[in-house]
Amino acid sequence: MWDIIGRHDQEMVAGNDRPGRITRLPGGVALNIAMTLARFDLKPVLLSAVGTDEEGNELVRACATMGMDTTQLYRPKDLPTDRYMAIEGANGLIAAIADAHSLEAAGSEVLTPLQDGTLGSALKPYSGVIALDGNLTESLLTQIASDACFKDADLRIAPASPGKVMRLMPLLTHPKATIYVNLEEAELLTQQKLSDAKSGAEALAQKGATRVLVTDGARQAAFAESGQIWSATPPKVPQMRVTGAGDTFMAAHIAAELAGRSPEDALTDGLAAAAHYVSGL
Ligand SMILES: Nc1ncnc2c1ncn2[C@@H]1O[C@H](COP(=O)(O)OP(=O)(O)O)[C@@H](O)[C@H]1O
Ligand SMILES: O=c1[nH]cc([C@@H]2O[C@H](COP(=O)(O)O)[C@@H](O)[C@H]2O)c(=O)[nH]1
Repeated sequence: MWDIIGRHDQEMVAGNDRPGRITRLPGGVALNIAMTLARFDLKPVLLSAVGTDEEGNELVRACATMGMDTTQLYRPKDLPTDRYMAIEGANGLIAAIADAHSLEAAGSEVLTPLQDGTLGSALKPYSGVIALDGNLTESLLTQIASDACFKDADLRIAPASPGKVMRLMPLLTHPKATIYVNLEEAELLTQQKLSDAKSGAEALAQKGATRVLVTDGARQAAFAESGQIWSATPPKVPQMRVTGAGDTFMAAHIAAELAGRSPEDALTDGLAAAAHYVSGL
């Protein structure tokens, strides 16, 4: 999807009408992750629905230019390319709307390359990393949880937004899943008030999550796996942009783990990359 972001450099509240900059850039959680992975010299294969409209063609060209494999995208003829629109002030995100209706309408079509033998199949399941986001419908995520085509994959899962976090429930206890959430999303998933990321990671592990990472903006983040817990605080930076920080963290953490970094080093690498992103440098 395209992200359309309006930014004003002072504090804002709902109802304000202010001068600022409006930019359009490739977005959506899965694509944000893919863009960061590409910056780490990986070549992600994109699986999604992109319209055949001009906006869709431009998006596909932009992704190919960034070094991503766009050949497996599902291009429905009758659906528009999805969009996300956000307003940011100096005090962070004011409000946003995600219109992912085309992806929702495409349903399981986007997964075909993992089922028809192109990337994998039930007999020869794909065994690499798959980054999934909560823009997929709950029924599709439920299908993935029990689909033989996904049983060997290293599943990395993010909610897309607090409003979509409950869609992850079918995959929460999947033995091959790593869940990436912020503190607010951890509270929604565990249905409890959490004081910090560490208690969030512990609470999610208690609920049966195999591997879980909880971030909390500028505050300490935590990683829980097999009864162990690691925590670290991101470097202090000026907050110049917020949209996409969690996705940058997730991608940098995946890249660090793929490079064989230890749990504490991968956590620190992810936090540093996300803080750098937030600083706008
Ligand atoms: N103000 C900040 N200062 C430094 N790092 C930040 C700041 N905000 C976010 N980050 C970095 O981005 C990561 C994810 O941010 P967070 O706000 O928890 O996620 P999300 O974008 O999903 O809401 C943090 O763990 C941290 O590394
Ligand atoms: O329902 C959704 N909300 C938000 C996003 C994406 O998440 C990013 C913003 O998230 P955050 O504010 O957590 O950084 C944007 O790139 C936007 O496209 C998405 O894919 N789906």
